[in-house]
Amino acid sequence: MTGYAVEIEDVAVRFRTKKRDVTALRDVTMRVDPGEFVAIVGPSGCGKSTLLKLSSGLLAPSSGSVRLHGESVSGPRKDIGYVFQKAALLEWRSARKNILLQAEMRGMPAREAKARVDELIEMTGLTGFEDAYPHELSGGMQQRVALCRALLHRPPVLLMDEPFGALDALTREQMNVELRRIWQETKTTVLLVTHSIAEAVYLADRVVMITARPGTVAGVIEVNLPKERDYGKTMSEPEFAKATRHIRDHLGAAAVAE
Ligand SMILES: Nc1ncnc2c1ncn2[C@@H]1O[C@H](COP(=O)(O)OP(=O)(O)OP(=O)(O)O)[C@@H](O)[C@H]1O
Repeated sequence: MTGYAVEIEDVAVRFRTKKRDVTALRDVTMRVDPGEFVAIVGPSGCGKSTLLKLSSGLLAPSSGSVRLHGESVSGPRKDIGYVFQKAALLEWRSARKNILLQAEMRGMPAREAKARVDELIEMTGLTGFEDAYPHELSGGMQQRVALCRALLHRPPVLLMDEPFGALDALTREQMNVELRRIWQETKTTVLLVTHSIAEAVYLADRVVMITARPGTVAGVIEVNLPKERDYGKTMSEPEFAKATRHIRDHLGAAAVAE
């Protein structure tokens, strides 16, 4: 047993299709402490989503090992939450009922599920929109619903794959602030894949930089910003500028979009 929430050890992932063989990841070792917020940045196609799929057990490594809370990952895990770029809500179900889907799939007792949904709706600022249908919600609100659905079962690990990539810049900033607050409230471990260096540095304790394919860890930086991060103030902190410059220098300016 180890004390890590997520442990990826010397992992390689190769995809073999009829047309080509692709080495998506090689020699990847990464350890995440319980309750830590880790962002993963790197150029398109470097294997960021593949890293999340490995952590969730949706994909097995070609070599190496993946452990969650010290336990070897050998198939899809139920003790994780997953948020994608698209909220993927069911159009015919209200916000509340979309969140409850997670409870239905897990056979959670109705009373417990209802209490948890109420708590999450309040936590994510969706109060007043519980009964709205997806087409009545803004993109940011839809992602809040997706976040509630992912957090319903109190997963110790939350995997987020470009969750705010489709939002406009202002909504994205607002969601960054909300996510940091929610993370502090829930104390869950977060692995966030993002193309935005600013988002990675604002949100994370550590940022893992992945090189172009075959993806491997190019470096890891600790973000030495205070736990309480006012968005505007953080952006003008010398440490913020230093961290973003470091990542940009490491990955090459063209590699990651701001
Ligand atoms: N199921 C699959 N079959 C074949 N190749 C795959 C498969 N999944 C991913 N790949 C390949 O593995 C590489 C890494 O893909 P992945 O989606 O992890 O990259 P990414 O860094 O998340 O990309 P992006 O930032 O563009 O979303 C890519 O070259 C991709 O084409």
